[in-house]
Amino acid sequence: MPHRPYIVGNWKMNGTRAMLAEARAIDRAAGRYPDVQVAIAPPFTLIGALREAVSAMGVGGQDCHVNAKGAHTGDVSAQMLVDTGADFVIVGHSERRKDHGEGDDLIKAKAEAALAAGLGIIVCVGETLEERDGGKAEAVVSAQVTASMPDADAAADAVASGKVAVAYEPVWAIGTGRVAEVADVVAMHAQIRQQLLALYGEIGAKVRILYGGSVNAGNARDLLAAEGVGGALVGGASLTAEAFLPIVAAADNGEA
Ligand SMILES: O=C(CO)COP(=O)(O)O
Repeated sequence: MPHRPYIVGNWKMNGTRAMLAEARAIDRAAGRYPDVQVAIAPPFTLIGALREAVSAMGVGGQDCHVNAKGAHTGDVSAQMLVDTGADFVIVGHSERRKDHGEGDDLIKAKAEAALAAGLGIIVCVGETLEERDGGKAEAVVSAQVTASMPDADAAADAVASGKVAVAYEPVWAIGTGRVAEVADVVAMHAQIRQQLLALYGEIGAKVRILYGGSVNAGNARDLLAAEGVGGALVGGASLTAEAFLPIVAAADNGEA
């Protein structure tokens, strides 16, 4: 793959200032892997502090509102993420789709709002176990990509400059220790790539497609070396430098 591999830690609702030491350790090591793009998406409360603490890696949000400001108690806008030092935002994570009832239309609006604010985006898609067992995984993910990726008009510049990523995260592989078969990941990434090319034209080749779901030091090498896998979105194994850095190292060797 021609892309620089992208390894992103999603800290979810984990982390207090005590975890800044882990972030610093990850950042120091990230500086030793210039061929790998490393980033962490901490909770909102830590974005500013992380930005101050690190230099080699990216810092992102885990969600944003579609509006720039206004009467939306508890929400955070893309402009606010930029203001506090974020470079990118994750939208459409399955935990937000489930816990907050977020649908594709809303996720697409968030993705477009984030791009308009100048952020990079990682748009998450993935099927449930029931959908996979029912033979519907490809159709479900295809529908999610079609409906939740930003329109070509809104996204062309960001796509061309490599600021748009998709994360394929099978819901049943998240936090379960159960990893998708490499062959299934390869097939789904190929399908997503075709859709991105149809949506954005040839610059669709610049969108990195990450795999997420129980990625760890033991399985990262195989996953990242797989055809079409442009990186990983890592949950549990991104919370310590000890667990996360072997994944970064695997990307360095994995030609992701
Ligand atoms: O949801 C994920 C990343 O966004 C994956 O989480 P785990 O790596 O903990 O399975």
